Amino acid sequence: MAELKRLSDSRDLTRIERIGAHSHIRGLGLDSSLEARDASEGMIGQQPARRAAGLILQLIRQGKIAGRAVLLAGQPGTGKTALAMGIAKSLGAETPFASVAASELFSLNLSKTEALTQAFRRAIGVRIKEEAEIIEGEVVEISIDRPVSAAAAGSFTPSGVAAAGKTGRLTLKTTDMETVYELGGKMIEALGKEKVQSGDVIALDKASGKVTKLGRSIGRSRDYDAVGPHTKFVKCPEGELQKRKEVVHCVTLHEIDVINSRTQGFLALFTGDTGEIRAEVRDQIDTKVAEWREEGKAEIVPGVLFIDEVHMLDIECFSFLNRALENDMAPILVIATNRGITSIRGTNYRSPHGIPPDFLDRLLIITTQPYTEDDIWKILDIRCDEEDVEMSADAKVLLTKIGVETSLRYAIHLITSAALACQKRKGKIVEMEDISRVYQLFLDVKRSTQYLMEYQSQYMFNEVPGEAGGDDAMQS
Ligand SMILES: Nc1ncnc2c1ncn2[C@@H]1O[C@H](COP(=O)(O)OP(=O)(O)OP(=O)(O)O)[C@@H](O)[C@H]1O
Repeated sequence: MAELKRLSDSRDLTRIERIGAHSHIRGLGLDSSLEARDASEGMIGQQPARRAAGLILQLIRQGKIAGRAVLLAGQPGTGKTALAMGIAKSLGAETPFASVAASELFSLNLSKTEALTQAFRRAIGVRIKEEAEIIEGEVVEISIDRPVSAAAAGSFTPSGVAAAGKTGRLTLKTTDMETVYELGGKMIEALGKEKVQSGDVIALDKASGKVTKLGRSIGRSRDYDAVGPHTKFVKCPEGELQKRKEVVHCVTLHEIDVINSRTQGFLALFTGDTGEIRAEVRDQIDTKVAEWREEGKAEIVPGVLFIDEVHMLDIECFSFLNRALENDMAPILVIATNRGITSIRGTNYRSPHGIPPDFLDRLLIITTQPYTEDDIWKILDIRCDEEDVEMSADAKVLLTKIGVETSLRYAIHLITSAALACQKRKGKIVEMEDISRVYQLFLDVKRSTQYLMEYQSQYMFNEVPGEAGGDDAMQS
């Protein structure tokens, strides 16, 4: 039951993510010569930074900069996280991408170096290759016999009969051939578990008997039987039914750690509650993976670890990062900050971005620039589409002006609230009046600060000398 619950939780999360802050970003929006298109894959403007990120992406794909680090530096709301997202989306499913906010490392009930180690290992992939004998084809028919008497069962495998007393036949085809396979009880059970039916394209692993549903055959896509929104359509396989195939499993080192950590068990992968993993477990795993690499059974895929708000890391974390990047399996580290010259956490020293100079020296630095009015208009336009909000041209111009005067983030937030205001007055299209209304209802940072300056004597802990309001309030 617990597992089932988790599954439905994760489905809800994907739905929430659909309209998350960066859900409109689908890549870096570059052309084949790595030039940044004006508006593409949800990315607007910020060309020099996108070009630089594209170059990094190229190096990541060629496996050339394992163990390097990139710093995205720029004012708040200039698209640093959006750029990191763009890199992640362009990497493809096989390259692991792990993301943490530096402040999270201090709020977990793990030591910060353990949390960092786990983050690093989540960003290191292992491709494990295996040769397997498989049967792959489109299901033409499955027929299950009624339980048979022992005498009639003579022609079937005795173990199959013994397993569940059931026998049957499975007809599979490719574009070139069709074969009928005799089924024993275990196979029938495995097919039933996967809910295999005619029209499905399946793969059967001959050694383990594992059944994998690859999708519905395109040829059957017009069948009347209902298909869910997640149904994947695939071609009917070609050639021989029986093939030798290289099967590749991609996992991260962290997943291998958790599965092998006896105290936690693999379910911790779903809950995220992995606790500390012992150093011996990791050493054993590293040795095993090194063996597999020597034997050509596995490859390491250095992924990307993104650490946002990197100024929140302290001096110990930076020294850990310095060392971790020396490891030959190290991922590419992308860090981001919006701080200028500030003190390094845990010391009295000040440094650019709050990053120690020796660590800063090993970074490739990409800076992001503030957006022009035109860029802000385009980003707001994309966000309206993303949030399914229809907005009049005038209202968009007004919202853009607000974005220029306040911040891009504030303007993005107003989209949803203006849509609600519009709904409330039973309108279909968000107009200027809706924008004005929510602008009055919700303060931006500038107005909120101004308000505080005027009324600070009435707040707790105010810092106006000679005012006793704060203390009084505390005592009462
Ligand atoms: N170039 C861009 N194209 C499209 N959307 C963008 C772009 N830049 C920023 N955005 C969007 O604007 C919002 C704010 O940007 P983002 O969170 O990336 O800023 P940031 O630089 O990481 O800010 P902070 O320093 O406060 O963390 C996000 O919703 C982001 O997706």
